[in-house]
Amino acid sequence: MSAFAMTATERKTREPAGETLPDLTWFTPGTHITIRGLTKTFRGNPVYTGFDIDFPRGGIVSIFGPNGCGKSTLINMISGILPYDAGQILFDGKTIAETRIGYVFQNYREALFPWQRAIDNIHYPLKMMGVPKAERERRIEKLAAQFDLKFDLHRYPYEMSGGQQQTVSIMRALVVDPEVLFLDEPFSALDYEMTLTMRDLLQKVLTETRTTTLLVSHDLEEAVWLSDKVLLLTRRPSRIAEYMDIDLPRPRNSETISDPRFVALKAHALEVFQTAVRSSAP
Ligand SMILES: Nc1ncnc2c1ncn2[C@@H]1O[C@H](COP(=O)(O)OP(=O)(O)OP(=O)(O)O)[C@@H](O)[C@H]1O
Repeated sequence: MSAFAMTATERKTREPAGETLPDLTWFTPGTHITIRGLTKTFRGNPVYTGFDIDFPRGGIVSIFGPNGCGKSTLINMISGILPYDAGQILFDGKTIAETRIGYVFQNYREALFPWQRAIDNIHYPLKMMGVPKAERERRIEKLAAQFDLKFDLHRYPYEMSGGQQQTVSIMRALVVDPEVLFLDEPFSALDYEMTLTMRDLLQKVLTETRTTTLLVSHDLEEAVWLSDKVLLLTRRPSRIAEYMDIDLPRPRNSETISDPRFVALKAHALEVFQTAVRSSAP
């Protein structure tokens, strides 16, 4: 049983009698994001009905599930991009409007401003926040050192490779020092070699910054390799098939993939996924 997932019985013991959902008085220690009673319907088709979950502080959680189950919908509702019909989402008790976030889109080609050099793309959110130039430059220098950049940030996006552009997108999301970072399939448009490099980079930076991270993934190996927890969803209306703890040591590397513990976790996740897909098939 995962530390952050709760059974209905366990939940009942923590809920005050007579209280109606959403009830935010119960949550597991170390929680950053609390979601209760989340409900969303698209044109009469329910995607979430009374969905409850906690996301841990400073952890990387990957969201994995069947096509169209609502992975992007979930992070878009949490990040405030998409309104929801009912429920409550709180970040340390605060609303999204009171929370600093970063968001990395799948399509880096459309995410960066093409008329601005990479460095100006990264300055942009800080400028919007009114951060003075000297402080902006200090933050970007620090981030560039963390990323150990091997390319010139004074180039335009169209002069850069896909991996470099997505690195810039991730830097732009992190430069505001977000409380929560959202990534929607950030590597899916990159080739395999670049994906491996980006995974390494993301692991390094996120374990250093301890930023609470929610990542939508289409790749189970990537989800298990990168995460502290993997949220496996069913077909819609989406429920939690399993909320797995990935307690493999860090830093993870290319050898991790053949580590028997990694292999067993990935096999288990695949089994849960296949069962969830089969059992909820129309
Ligand atoms: N704006 C919208 N209007 C109507 N239906 C929508 C809208 N956005 C999403 N949907 C539907 O809601 C469901 C969940 O979509 P979502 O993109 O969240 O799924 P996903 O799990 O991220 O999908 P994929 O695996 O294809 O990336 C899908 O059936 C989708 O067609």
